[in-house]
Amino acid sequence: MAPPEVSVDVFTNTGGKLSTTLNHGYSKRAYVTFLAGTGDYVKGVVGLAKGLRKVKSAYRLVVAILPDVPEEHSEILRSQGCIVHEIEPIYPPENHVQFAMAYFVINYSKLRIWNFEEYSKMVYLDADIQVFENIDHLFDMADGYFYAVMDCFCEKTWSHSAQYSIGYCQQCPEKVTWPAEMGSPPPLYFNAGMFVFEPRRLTYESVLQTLRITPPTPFAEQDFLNMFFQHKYKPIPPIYNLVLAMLWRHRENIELEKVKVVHYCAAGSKPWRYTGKEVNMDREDIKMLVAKWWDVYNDESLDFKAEDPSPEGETFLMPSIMASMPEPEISYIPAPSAA
Ligand SMILES: O=c1ccn([C@@H]2O[C@H](COP(=O)(O)OP(=O)(O)O[C@H]3O[C@H](CO)[C@H](O)[C@H](O)[C@H]3O)[C@@H](O)[C@H]2O)c(=O)[nH]1
Ligand SMILES: O[C@H]1[C@H](O)[C@@H](O)[C@H](O)[C@@H](O)[C@H]1O
Ligand SMILES: [Mn+2]
Repeated sequence: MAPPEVSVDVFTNTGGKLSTTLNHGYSKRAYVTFLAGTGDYVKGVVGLAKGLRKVKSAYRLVVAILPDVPEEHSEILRSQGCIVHEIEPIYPPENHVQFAMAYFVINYSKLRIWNFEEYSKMVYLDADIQVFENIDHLFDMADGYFYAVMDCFCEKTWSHSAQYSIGYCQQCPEKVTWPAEMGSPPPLYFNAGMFVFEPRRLTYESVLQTLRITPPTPFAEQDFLNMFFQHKYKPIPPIYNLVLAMLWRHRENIELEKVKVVHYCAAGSKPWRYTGKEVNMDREDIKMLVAKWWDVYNDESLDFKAEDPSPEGETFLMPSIMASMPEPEISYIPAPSAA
């Protein structure tokens, strides 16, 4: 399961990819997000693209879109300087699991990003994430690991779990200790809204093959990635993915003024749908973070302009050379629609 090391000879049959690597003298990097459906998550992606521009990130934002994203939305994203890359959906094996949120089933499709092997390293960010400070240095971390921020188990979305039922959270493991009769405590578990990874064909194939024999579980691809990368996982500090519930569950673990990346994942916190009515949503810190998201989203000076100095590698990222490796022949039993 180790992400295999791929040397430059992998590229030798594809002129475009080889020149990409050689021309830059170092391997290619990009941010990547995921967009599905006709709904309003496109606003999240626009906000994210503008946020990355505001912090002067040197790297582009690739958007992996499912075929159900309307062309107008893709157009908006391109006009915001994103590289739009259509992917095919991935369906998990059939199973009657109840997902923590019904729509989580679509997130298995996110696993296609391991096939974006024209990039040697990528930082994945959910569309409901905003970047308030430059995090380009994350690309410089040692290869061969999967980096992400540890999750919290205290919210109702976790009510299906043993952790939740005994009140155990890895954020404060000494508060309610893991009972000895339940065996060893569960391995560290990351939130999959933000992670640093290396796209590789062999990893991608292994991911798909493993998924074929892995029944779906409540947190969908997040649970799957936690299992698949269990031994490669390296936790990074919560400033790289502030899961909002941390503010009322583990305030002592958070230095809010140092937070660089905010993940609007708590129920009712998506800024573009925010009403302030849901539980915890009337907190001052939440109001402030939602307002900060809107400041970026509404800032016209952050709209992409063709004359903007292009982040690294732009000329090598034309769709014609974005062609990824052909999909391995694996057929899945489509899951029942969870929507
Ligand atoms: O209609 C939708 C729903 C989701 N998404 C995409 O899927 C991502 C994940 O959905 P949410 O952000 O709403 O989910 P959460 O952050 O609450 O969920 C968490 O658990 C999920 C389990 O599937 C994923 O792992 C996700 O990355 C992780 O942060 C979105 O950001 C967005 O990029 C869409 O494009 N359209
Ligand atoms: O990824 C999920 C999701 O983001 C939920 O909103 C949050 O409550 C969870 O802790 C998490 O695991
Ligand atoms: Mn999210």
